[in-house]
Amino acid sequence: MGIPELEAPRTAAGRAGLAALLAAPAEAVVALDFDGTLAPIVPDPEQARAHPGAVAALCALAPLVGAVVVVTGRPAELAVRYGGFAAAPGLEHLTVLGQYGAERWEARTGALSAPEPPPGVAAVRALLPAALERAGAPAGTWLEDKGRAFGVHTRRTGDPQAALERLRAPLAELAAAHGLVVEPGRYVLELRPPGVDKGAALTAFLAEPREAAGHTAHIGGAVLYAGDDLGDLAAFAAVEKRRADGLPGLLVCSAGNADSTGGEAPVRELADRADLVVPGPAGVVALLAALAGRLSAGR
Ligand SMILES: O=P(O)(O)OC[C@H]1O[C@H](O[C@H]2O[C@H](CO)[C@@H](O)[C@H](O)[C@H]2O)[C@H](O)[C@@H](O)[C@@H]1O
Repeated sequence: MGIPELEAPRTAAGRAGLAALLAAPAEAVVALDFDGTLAPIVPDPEQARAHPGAVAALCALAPLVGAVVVVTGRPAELAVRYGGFAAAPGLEHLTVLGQYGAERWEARTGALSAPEPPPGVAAVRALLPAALERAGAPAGTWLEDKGRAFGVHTRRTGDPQAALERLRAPLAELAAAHGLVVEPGRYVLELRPPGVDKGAALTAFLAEPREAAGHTAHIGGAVLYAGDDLGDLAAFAAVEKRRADGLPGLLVCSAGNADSTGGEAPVRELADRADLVVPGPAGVVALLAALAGRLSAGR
């Protein structure tokens, strides 16, 4: 079988990022969001699973690059489970940064670090059901308790966008009263502690010393980041900042789903800022596989 085609990024910065990744893969980091990027969007968040080709593509690529990291709004343990990332040959050095960087799982040790949530989380947990009722949350609204944050999902209501708008202000008020913030996502309002985002998580990860070719080094090579949602904008900004500092990067937008809920418009700002827009998780998997093919052919 031939090497899958690698689509050229539409921007000069993206082309430079891709070229740097291919030229010095051992210095590169591949960072990926989970839902909507590695896992197709589905109506029930508990049924989300990695695209059938995702683990194989990651297993092929991970040994060829400096590091692979999943940066997700999910609890890290859930992303590992839904992703099928544990004990996958090739993913022995995978890191999963969960809850926007508050949690961390390392494949190498199987260790999970998940610090205690701030006290406001318990207060919001107690008050959220009544607040949703008072706000007139429509049938189908689903509350996801992530331990240190909450997702209020409207995808399964009759009019998901209208439900989101109806709940936005009352939830912001409740969150603020207990030291949390509300961040919107794809038909979800997340109530979570402030001060964590995917940009800070990615930047901190990239600053960590890691073993490269027998010596300890910081990542000075290319960073590929792929995401699909508003929460990924902070990671895009982190890569853009590195680029402004002269370090190469490639921004990928996973746009839409090819399956069940299909046809959802991409998050405009993410698509506009991306160097490469690919058709959902299937497109991300094809990109990862193409990168792995190119890199292993060049060895
Ligand atoms: O950072 P991510 O890995 O993209 O996680 C963001 C949130 O994703 C999940 O919700 C989204 O995916 C669901 C399953 O496809 C979908 O039903 C929902 O509409 C989306 O918003 C997850 O439930 C959240 O906890 C994550 O923070």
